[in-house]
Amino acid sequence: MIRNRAELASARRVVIKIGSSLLADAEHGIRLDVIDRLVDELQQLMVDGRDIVIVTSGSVALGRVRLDWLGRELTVHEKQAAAAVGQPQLMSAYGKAFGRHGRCVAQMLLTKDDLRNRRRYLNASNTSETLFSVGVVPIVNENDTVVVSEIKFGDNDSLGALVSLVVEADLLVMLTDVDGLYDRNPARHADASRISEISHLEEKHVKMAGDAGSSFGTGGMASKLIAAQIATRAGVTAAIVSGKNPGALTRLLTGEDEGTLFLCGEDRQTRRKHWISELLRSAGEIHIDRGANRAVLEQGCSLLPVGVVAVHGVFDKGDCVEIIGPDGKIGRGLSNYTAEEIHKIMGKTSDEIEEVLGYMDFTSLIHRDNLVLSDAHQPSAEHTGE
Ligand SMILES: Nc1ncnc2c1ncn2[C@@H]1O[C@H](COP(=O)(O)OP(=O)(O)O)[C@@H](O)[C@H]1O
Ligand SMILES: N[C@@H](CCC(=O)OP(=O)(O)O)C(=O)O
Repeated sequence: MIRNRAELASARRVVIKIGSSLLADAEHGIRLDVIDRLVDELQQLMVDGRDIVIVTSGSVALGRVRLDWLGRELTVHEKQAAAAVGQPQLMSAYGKAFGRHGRCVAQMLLTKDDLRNRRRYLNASNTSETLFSVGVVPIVNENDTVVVSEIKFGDNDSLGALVSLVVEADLLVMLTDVDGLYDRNPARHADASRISEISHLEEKHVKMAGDAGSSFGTGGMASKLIAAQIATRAGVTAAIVSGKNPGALTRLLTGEDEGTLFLCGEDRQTRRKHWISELLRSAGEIHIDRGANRAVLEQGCSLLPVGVVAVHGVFDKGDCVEIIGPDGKIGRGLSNYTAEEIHKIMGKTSDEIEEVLGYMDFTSLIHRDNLVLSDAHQPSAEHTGE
């Protein structure tokens, strides 16, 4: 885990997210000059022994320019069509740029649904490992042509954060058109000043973050802060750095005061818990009594059927459910039993489960390894057992 700027030099696996603001402009379309320059820098980082994954934006922006769909809001289908036009332009540009160094690139198009599915998540992870082992650069984007809002990552900053989990990166760098988070939007306030380091993301930082600066950016600083939070909670250090300043990325990795650095908290979640908290859709609710609430929150225990007072929804074994205590939601986790089974075994002790069901697959309803507490209830390190 990277704890300060000096330790950035030890980052072995880095996810580089490149924003549309850098890759497209209304006049020239794709910025081949920017791609060539960034690729030269990335090539050197790889020669120095690092694995690099690119998460690229720009497909919609480039498609808009190519189709002359500028200056107006696009419909969902127009955005999907624009992405289909822009994506091959991106891959061709990266392919040529890395080709100058004799290096091959690979395209990985993902949707949120892909990463929600544990098997597909692991497939994406194994594919990237295989690509690293042969020196190929995985280039990831959202599969925009097929996604609708409920299966969308939303923006590529969040996709970058999740990819850094999939590939078990040490560092996520978000390259954009500004050299970090400022205390106010620098596009509007000339006297805004850069925040160099954030060890705990707080509400005051969220208030600093405004919208996208260019007509092609989507999430602005707000989505970068959300991504930084996803990454750092899972033990991945994050940074926002300018992709416009030549050499800024390399300087970041040699410990210089570039951009904004987001340091990881001590209470890092396991990657599996991160998958549960960030990606899974909840299929129901399990309501628990005060005793179970205390056992889960204060002693880090698994949730047992004996503490359950109600169950809502229809779900299967292995589905993700919300855990609701007497004072509200305390977390979520993977259920070992179906909703139908829980109706029968709630309030029962472990000894009684087999009597009621005729079998007992698990003593716990949600094992502590599959249980993630909500932010407000994050446990102290000694309770996580990690
Ligand atoms: N507090 C802030 N500090 C820095 N930039 C900010 C801030 N608030 C808003 N922004 C805007 O965020 C923009 C970067 O986000 P965005 O346009 O979405 O970039 P990208 O396409 O690289 O993801 C900057 O150009 C800047 O105008
Ligand atoms: N998948 C989209 C990403 C859009 C997006 O998030 O853009 P940005 O805010 O520039 O990172 C595309 O390629 O256009």
